[in-house]
Amino acid sequence: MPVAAPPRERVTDDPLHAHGGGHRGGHGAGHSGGHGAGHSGGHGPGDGHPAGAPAGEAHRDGAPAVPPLTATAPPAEPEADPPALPIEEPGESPAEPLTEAEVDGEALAAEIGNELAAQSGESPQTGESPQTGQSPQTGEPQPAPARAEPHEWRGIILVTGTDTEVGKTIATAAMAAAAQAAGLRVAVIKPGQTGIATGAPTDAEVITRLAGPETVRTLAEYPEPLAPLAAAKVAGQAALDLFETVDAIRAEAEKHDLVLVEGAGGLLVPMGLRPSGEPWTFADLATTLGANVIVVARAGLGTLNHTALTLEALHRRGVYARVILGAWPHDPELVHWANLGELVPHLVGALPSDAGSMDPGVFRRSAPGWLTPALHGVLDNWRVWAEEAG
Ligand SMILES: Nc1ncnc2c1ncn2[C@@H]1O[C@H](COP(=O)(O)OP(=O)(O)OP(=O)(O)O)[C@@H](O)[C@H]1O
Ligand SMILES: C[C@H](N)[C@H](N)CCCCCC(=O)O
Ligand SMILES: [Mg+2]
Repeated sequence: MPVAAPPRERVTDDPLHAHGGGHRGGHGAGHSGGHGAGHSGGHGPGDGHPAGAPAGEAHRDGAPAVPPLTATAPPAEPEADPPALPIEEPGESPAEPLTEAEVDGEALAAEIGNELAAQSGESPQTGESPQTGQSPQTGEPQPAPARAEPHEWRGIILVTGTDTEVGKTIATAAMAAAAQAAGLRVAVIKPGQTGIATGAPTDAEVITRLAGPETVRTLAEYPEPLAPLAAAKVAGQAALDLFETVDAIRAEAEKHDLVLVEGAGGLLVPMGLRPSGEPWTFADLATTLGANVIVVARAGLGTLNHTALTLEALHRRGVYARVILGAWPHDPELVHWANLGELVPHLVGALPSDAGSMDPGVFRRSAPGWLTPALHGVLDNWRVWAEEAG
């Protein structure tokens, strides 16, 4: 089964991929002209975050590059060479139909391993490579660990999902736990928590229980289980302000090695209002901060479309993104293996479906095994992972 290449990076200055890197200064020049003295001049190079967000990401006062819920609009500054779709590169041969031999999880898992090996410049499982080792059991050549991301992600990471209830909170807790175990100082921020009136534990409470990061902050809470802007309106409460949110996140980034920011629902959910009165979305937060994004996705049927849509929306905005599977089933079916094969070039993690109900001690010890080294975990071979998970 062909596995598409990861999306080409439009962003050449990608400091979140580098150890100790700063953040692109998307809150700099584009912002300083229009939001009053409180912000002008306060978010340029002098704040320790080098300016230089790509032009297409620059914030425009009161005019979001892509208005919420009208995501079919082209990017504000169309590229001469539009990016390829994230899941399927143009010109790639269409997926070959599964052969009989492939219609079982084991065969697919092995094929995933070979695809990964090929992508990382290694020979497939049956080939020769100076990088391959030998299996102690069989003596057969084995692919060396495949790392999708060469560097650890630090600084500000935004966590969105392909939908609500996909496992963003559990995945955020896992990222926090793995990073803490690696010695990083971690903060988690939930800008808009809705549904307080339901009495369900808040995302901050879940993350505190499971991962216990140094800092957990919720910026605004609303009673109704709605999108944050809608919840603010029905409650007659103040809507989240984009730039107050940006400032709160950056303040924590000054004090922590890693700041995980969990959205509400998916990428284009209206989060709050700009000073101009226009709504802003989590995508706008990503471009304003110049932050990398983790997309938490489901493992089952329907996820390929939802994940591709979300990755495409991020790609068009120049935002670098990777994917975590929020809940990998204990008894995966063919569809799960097939989806894994398609998504694995984008993946930096996958959580077992019982992760959220684990004892916190078990959760914290296990979390590094669910995440690749990019996210301070130890998952460095998807083939081995697939074999163990299956
Ligand atoms: N890996 C997992 N293990 C156990 N439970 C999970 C897992 N992933 C998700 N769940 C459960 O599914 C539900 C939704 O998960 P979660 O709260 O993480 O979703 P979310 O994407 O953060 O949603 P929201 O948009 O409301 O923030 C929760 O009840 C959670 O316990
Ligand atoms: C209440 C829920 N669990 C989330 N916190 C909010 C999800 C908003 C989704 C809005 C939408 O996409 O229709
Ligand atoms: Mg959540």
